Amino acid sequence: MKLEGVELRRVSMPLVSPFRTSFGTQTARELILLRVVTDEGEGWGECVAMADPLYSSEYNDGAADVLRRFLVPALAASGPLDAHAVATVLEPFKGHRMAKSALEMGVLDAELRAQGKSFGSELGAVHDRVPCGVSVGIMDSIPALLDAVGGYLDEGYLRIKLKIEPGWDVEPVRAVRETYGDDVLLQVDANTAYTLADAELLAGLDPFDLLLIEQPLDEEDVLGHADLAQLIATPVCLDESIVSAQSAVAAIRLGACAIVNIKPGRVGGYLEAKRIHDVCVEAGVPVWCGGMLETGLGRAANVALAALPGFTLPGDTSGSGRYYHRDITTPFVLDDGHLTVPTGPGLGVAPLEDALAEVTTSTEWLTA
Ligand SMILES: O=C(O)CCC(=O)N[C@@H](C(=O)O)c1ccccc1
Repeated sequence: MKLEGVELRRVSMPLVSPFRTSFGTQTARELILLRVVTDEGEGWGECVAMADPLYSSEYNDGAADVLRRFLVPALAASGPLDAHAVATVLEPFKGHRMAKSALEMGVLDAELRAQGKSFGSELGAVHDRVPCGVSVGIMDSIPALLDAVGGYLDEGYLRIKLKIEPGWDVEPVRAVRETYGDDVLLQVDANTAYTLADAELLAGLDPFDLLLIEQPLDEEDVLGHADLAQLIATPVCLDESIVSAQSAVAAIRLGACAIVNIKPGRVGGYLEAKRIHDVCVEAGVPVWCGGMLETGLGRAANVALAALPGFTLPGDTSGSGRYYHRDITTPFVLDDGHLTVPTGPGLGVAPLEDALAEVTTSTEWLTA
């Protein structure tokens, strides 16, 4: 397979409601899509970086620049395309895992479409549908939170994740537990908003039988998470800290996490995500699929990944309608709390031209 070029497309999709986390509030999702064009067909990649470097160090303009000046030229110069070799080709360029992930995803999609093979079968999916959780942002009031959670439970979501930050943690959790009962699968995500000095406060979450507390401390504070895990009963889950299979093995060995949130964009791609799944299964560590407000393209790939055997906890694989009035693909719609794993070649979905045109803010052709 020969690379002919890559279309770099910037899109901006309004969110159905503001999404507030400990690092800011989003009202639209701006992201980069890549259309990888080869002599045997094309594939789609999605870069999960945000407009600003607030979740991690990557951001859209930086990702566009590194793709334009370094990653696509290196791939073009590397000879025949092989999705399983993309990470090695791009290794000399440090970091930029979300940009690399998007490019590898596009090559993998093109390759699998040409082979008539689905993402799920390539990655090792063992389920044909996956249980879905939903991420609930920080709200203006407890009543507003309870309304939102009630709505998601009515939609059939099987797990609720509450964003927390100092000043919005124990009380919201208590209110959800008291209102919706002990059987609701409930977890919290701090996005690095706390420090080890908050251990006693975070232990205040222990009575609420949470599935996990996600990334309470700084991305680089792996030892702090190991210390915290000795001071609280709620299992610690890492997100931002896990950037590769190697870092997953280290964090697990240090006792820094009992559970891992796997986000393909954060770790450099779906192939590395599978490698992280495999080392976690080896270590007996449950994993679940995180989300970055992906369009239906990334959502299709995430649902396929979430169908691997080690993904034993519901992921942030919500329906398209959680974030978007109109997705750029046929929307993912919850069915009995589950999403069906696409079975078509490659991603199994493709952008709807009119929907894509509606949200496109620019396109740029990077010739090979
Ligand atoms: O369902 C989704 O796609 C979003 C799930 C979610 O909460 N993502 C969080 C996170 O920190 O995991 C996030 C949101 C926005 C940007 C980055 C990360």
